[in-house]
Amino acid sequence: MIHLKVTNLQKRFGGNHVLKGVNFEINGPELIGLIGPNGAGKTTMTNILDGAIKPTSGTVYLGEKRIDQLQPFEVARAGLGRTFQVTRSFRRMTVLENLYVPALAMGNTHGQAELRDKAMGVLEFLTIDHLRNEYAQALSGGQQKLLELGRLLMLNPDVIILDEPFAGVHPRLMEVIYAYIQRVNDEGKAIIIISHQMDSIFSLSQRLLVLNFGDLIADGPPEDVKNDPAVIEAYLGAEEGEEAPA
Ligand SMILES: Nc1ncnc2c1ncn2[C@@H]1O[C@H](COP(=O)(O)OP(=O)(O)OP(=O)(O)O)[C@@H](O)[C@H]1O
Repeated sequence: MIHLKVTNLQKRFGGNHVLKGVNFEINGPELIGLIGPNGAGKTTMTNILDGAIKPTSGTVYLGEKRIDQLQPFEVARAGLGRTFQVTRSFRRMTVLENLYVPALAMGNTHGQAELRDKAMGVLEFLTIDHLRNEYAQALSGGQQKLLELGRLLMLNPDVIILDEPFAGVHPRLMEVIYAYIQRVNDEGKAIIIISHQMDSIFSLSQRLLVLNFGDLIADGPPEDVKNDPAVIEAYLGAEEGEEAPA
């Protein structure tokens, strides 16, 4: 049973108090949207959860294991994986090689043929199997996003954080990403989706977390959160151009 527990998470960058004591738990294969105006602290929290930066105080447990002091590869091994707002890939490796890297780095215990079969299955699901021998740098932005999602599937983490998975993605690829989210959720994984695209977030999420200036101001079903006065105020007070919950 998946259990992620975030307790009193705080982060300061000098005088900037970016996370002010965030608490939440994930129990089981929940599909969660994490929203909040620009600068609310969403990426900072994700960077702490995946081990890229350390919190000023507070703890994160994945099951029985404390993960907030671990390095990213150790967090990945513990079962939490993420994608990035700006896609990262090994640009001078082929698409197929890009999928092998995380599995090999994590100490792949399967044979080469099995690894290839798994990678090909992932690429077919993501509709980019015809690109398997292309260098990653030749892919479009949307295809690179799919490749990054594919690397996560190879690792099969229990908790997945997707940072802006829909940004700048062609509508056809959007459908693939929706199917991906549904698939990993059906397989019993928990997913946190960070997005400014409210339509997608509201249609996909079973639960919404709202961060505002480092405070978690709402945590509940989307319908309740949408009508929460604190959330409405946070978005009304946000910068012009910021999309508010519809
Ligand atoms: N490495 C850093 N050093 C100093 N300040 C930082 C650093 N990283 C983030 N911040 C500050 O932390 C605050 C929260 O930023 P963060 O990127 O976590 O917000 P966000 O909710 O992800 O925003 P967006 O929706 O625009 O991506 C901002 O004020 C930002 O300037």
